[in-house]
Amino acid sequence: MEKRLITETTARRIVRPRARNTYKGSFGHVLVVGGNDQFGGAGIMSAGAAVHAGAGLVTLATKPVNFTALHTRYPEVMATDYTDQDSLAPLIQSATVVVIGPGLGTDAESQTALTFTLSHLTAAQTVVIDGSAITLLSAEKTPAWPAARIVLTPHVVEFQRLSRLAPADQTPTAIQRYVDTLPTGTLLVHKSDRTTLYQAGAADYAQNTSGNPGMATGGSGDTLTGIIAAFVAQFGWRPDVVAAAVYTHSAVADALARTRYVTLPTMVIDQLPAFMDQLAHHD
Ligand SMILES: NC(=O)C1=CN([C@@H]2O[C@H](COP(=O)(O)OP(=O)(O)OC[C@H]3O[C@@H](n4cnc5c(N)ncnc54)[C@H](O)[C@@H]3O)[C@@H](O)[C@H]2O)[C@@H](O)CC1
Ligand SMILES: Nc1ncnc2c1ncn2[C@@H]1O[C@H](COP(=O)(O)OP(=O)(O)O)[C@@H](O)[C@H]1O
Ligand SMILES: [Mg+2]
Repeated sequence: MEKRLITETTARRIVRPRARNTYKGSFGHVLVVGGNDQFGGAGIMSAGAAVHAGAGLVTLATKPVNFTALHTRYPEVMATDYTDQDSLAPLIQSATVVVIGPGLGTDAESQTALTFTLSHLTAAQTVVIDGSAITLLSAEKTPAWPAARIVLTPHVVEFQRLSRLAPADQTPTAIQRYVDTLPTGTLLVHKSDRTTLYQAGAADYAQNTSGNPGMATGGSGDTLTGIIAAFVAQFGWRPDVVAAAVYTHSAVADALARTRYVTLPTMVIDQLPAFMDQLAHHD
């Protein structure tokens, strides 16, 4: 299989200066469904990353126990309860991009929220499926893939659950063979120390060139989902847009790692606006 590289040039082509005659509606609405009683931070980090990466509007559907923490940390984010289906349905309908899974958990309530959300999506929308949502879908004999455009973001062990491929067997050829069984056009971000990006039906794959071990902290992947969602919400559905998001997430961490031993997810979130300004305005 032919390998391409995801580089700063990839990101610079996507993150361009904003037009003057724009408003919040110009940059999409991201809905994050995640954060149960135990993993509230995952939903908060995903939603916070979406705001900092430029989504026009962001809502987090989470357990109410997380509302105060969310609004204290990121007051830009709106909140709803994912167990309240009457409130959730119109938010799914109006979302440009839905993220589902960060900190969602795998209990009955999480399963209900997942099934409800995926079944309400339509073809013009994008869904980023991560974390617990991947684990839940892996337990289904034939996962009910939604009608939307799909981005899957498994780490090595989540990908093992999904594909039944042991980590040592997760070669580019084997990963592509699995991805080709998914709905046409589906993107798969295979997360590791050198993250790779695949598309169902494609002849090549792309490898990220940014990232460092300082990112090995819980929440790094949750943060990536919000960045991918915000990029697709603003810049459109294209493999290169997702590639640019993957690059940006890790490149921000690389910049921080020059002076920091660990590059915490919340540090990466804080630096996103400055890094995107560099991409858009400074050669
Ligand atoms: N602050 C929070 O609220 C956090 C919530 N989280 C959520 O917790 C839920 C469970 O996710 P987890 O990923 O922790 O648990 P999983 O049960 O999905 O992960 C299983 C194992 O995979 C291993 N693994 C991950 N990447 C690997 C790699 N590249 N090579 C080898 N092994 C690897 C992990 O060490 C872990 O032991 C998800 O919904 C996730 O979003 C986590 O993101 C951690 C932070
Ligand atoms: N050693 C490393 N080098 C480069 N990137 C890393 C490293 N460790 C983790 N990452 C990145 O951090 C993220 C971890 O995602 P994930 O395991 O889903 O975390 P979480 O679920 O805790 O948020 C991925 O984007 C991965 O590529
Ligand atoms: Mg994860």
